[in-house]
Amino acid sequence: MSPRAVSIENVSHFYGKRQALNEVTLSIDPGEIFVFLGPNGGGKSTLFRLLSTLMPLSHGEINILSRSVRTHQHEVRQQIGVVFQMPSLDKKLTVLENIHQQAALYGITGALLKERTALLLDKLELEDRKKDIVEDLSGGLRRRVELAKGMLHSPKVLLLDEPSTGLDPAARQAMWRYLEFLRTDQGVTVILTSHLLEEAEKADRIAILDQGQLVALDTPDALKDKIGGATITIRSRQPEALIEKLRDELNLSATEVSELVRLETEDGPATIRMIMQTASDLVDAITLAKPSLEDVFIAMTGRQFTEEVKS
Ligand SMILES: Nc1ncnc2c1ncn2[C@@H]1O[C@H](COP(=O)(O)OP(=O)(O)OP(=O)(O)O)[C@@H](O)[C@H]1O
Repeated sequence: MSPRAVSIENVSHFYGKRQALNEVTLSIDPGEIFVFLGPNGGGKSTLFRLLSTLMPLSHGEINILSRSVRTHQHEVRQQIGVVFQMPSLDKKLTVLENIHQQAALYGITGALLKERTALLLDKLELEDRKKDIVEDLSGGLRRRVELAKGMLHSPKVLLLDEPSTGLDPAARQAMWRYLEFLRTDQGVTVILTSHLLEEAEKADRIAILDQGQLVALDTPDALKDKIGGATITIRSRQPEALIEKLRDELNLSATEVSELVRLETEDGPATIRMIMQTASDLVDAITLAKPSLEDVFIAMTGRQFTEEVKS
């Protein structure tokens, strides 16, 4: 069996008396795109800092490619690429100069530097911008330069903290294309934190962190399947009359949410047939949707994903 890319065992973290992580245990396989998803304050950044060896581990154990972040910090750093939330680029230098600065830190020179730089500029679609000063670049291009820096030493594990923050949809797509290339073509394990539900949908697996606890861990589809059932949403010009009719004639309990009539059901198609046979005069449009990751979060925590947590 190939070793885990990352194993996290019983990891807790305290800032003074405040507990930011509570006994988190999970492992990540080589070549996975893995997302730590959570609302603000969930503990994602704390775990990211521990994984990237930015902060010392005090409780539990973390191994990256079989090396402990506690005892083999230097070796771990050689194996990981890190893209932080805070920009790390020198804005007054060009794209190429920033990359060369990073190369000097890792002792990458000569033909190897040339070869790696050419591949990164090509894959990150930065070739025609390599002589531009970083401060003249858009947020999306800057993030790509950060990625080039993070991947320059060809790490086997790439860690990214909230990489989509501040990017427009096109820039996000470009970044995801590159992450998928790294996973598929280079076998890199890609681990990112995110508070965006739609981004987590793209992951191979998701760990949901809430108030420092690991509350769910699986593929996006498996997480949604565990909730089961489906949601029917109906647009109606007479929502109140429709809700009454569904209750009185079909014994269905529906509610009005944002001017739409919604109900949860175990068997979507059968329920839709019943509704259309009985109340089609009150239905303008009807849709059936599987549970979303938001529904998963609500089921696991009893709260909306966006709800503030008092700390
Ligand atoms: N340097 C710090 N000192 C004290 N408490 C902290 C510190 N950093 C984080 N915390 C607290 O630890 C908990 C987890 O925070 P963390 O930043 O890890 O969460 P997060 O999921 O990354 O949230 P966000 O998306 O808002 O960054 C929160 O209650 C937070 O207030």
